[in-house]
Amino acid sequence: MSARPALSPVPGTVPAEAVIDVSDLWMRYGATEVLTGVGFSVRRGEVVALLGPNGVGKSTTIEILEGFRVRSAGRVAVLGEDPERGGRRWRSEIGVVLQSWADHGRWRVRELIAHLGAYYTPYARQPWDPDELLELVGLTGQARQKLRRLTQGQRRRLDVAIGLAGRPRLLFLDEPTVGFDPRARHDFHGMIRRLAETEQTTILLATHDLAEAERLAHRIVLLAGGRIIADGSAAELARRAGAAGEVRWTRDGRQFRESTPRPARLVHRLYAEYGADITELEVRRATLEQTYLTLVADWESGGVATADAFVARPR
Ligand SMILES: Nc1ncnc2c1ncn2[C@@H]1O[C@H](COP(=O)(O)OP(=O)(O)OP(=O)(O)O)[C@@H](O)[C@H]1O
Repeated sequence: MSARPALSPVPGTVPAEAVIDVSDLWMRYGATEVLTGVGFSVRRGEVVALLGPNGVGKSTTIEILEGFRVRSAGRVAVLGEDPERGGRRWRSEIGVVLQSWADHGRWRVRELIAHLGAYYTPYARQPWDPDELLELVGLTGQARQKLRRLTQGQRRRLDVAIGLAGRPRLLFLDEPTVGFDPRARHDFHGMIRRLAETEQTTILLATHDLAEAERLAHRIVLLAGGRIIADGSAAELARRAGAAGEVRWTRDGRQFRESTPRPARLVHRLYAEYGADITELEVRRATLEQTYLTLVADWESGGVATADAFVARPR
């Protein structure tokens, strides 16, 4: 079977001003090839979710973009620079949320934010006022609290505040809401949206939480078998993957439901057949979870190995 091309970005959504631009990225750990020709880009103000099965190389990709890891081959530009050569000014424009500061329990919230913010003062375009930053992440009420007294959700918001301390143009989030309760997750998502909308912060988010990706991301980039196999909005990928939506209806007091990749066609048929006998009708688009499972299964059945024949070997 021949390799299929990756589902590419929706026309018109391709970055005009690419904050991240990656092409033909390769990464090997010893004899293990993890990334074998990854390419994608991210535009200013976009929130992009990087998805893929465990161990596929999401963190590796993000760490290469952050300049924490040296790639084996390929071209990478982040804010116009190669991360391997990015200097202190370049670093000051990037926010990283990886580890938790939870172990530094004796610091007080505002004190820590003000302290870390000072590191960026020589570089930051317009440093955050600590109180303004705490308000943005919803920690105003905890400003004078010691870190060890924060809840898990509050600690993670503090991690984000720390990532934002230098008012970065680009923020990397690696699995930001693991272990959050629904309320903390909801609040966190609101904060990320505000950042993208009001600050035009570009955000690259690696997550396994598909509902989170669907809620937050303008675009989904799906990594499998060392390559990007899909890149587009959740709705666009669902349509192109032919992932099933669901139609529910009630007729003669009985409830029905049917999964179909073409809900409009089913609705048309139902009305043609039963007309006014249909009393309730609901159409649900395929969830990102269904789309993801369809794409990954489809890719696996297509044979990942064949894709390599279409990718230039690394230098
Ligand atoms: N320093 C390292 N040395 C050797 N192998 C590594 C190293 N770091 C990561 N790997 C391997 O590279 C592969 C990709 O790991 P990575 O952490 O990037 O994946 P991931 O998609 O983020 O995984 P997860 O979803 O489980 O967090 C894995 O097989 C991992 O074991």
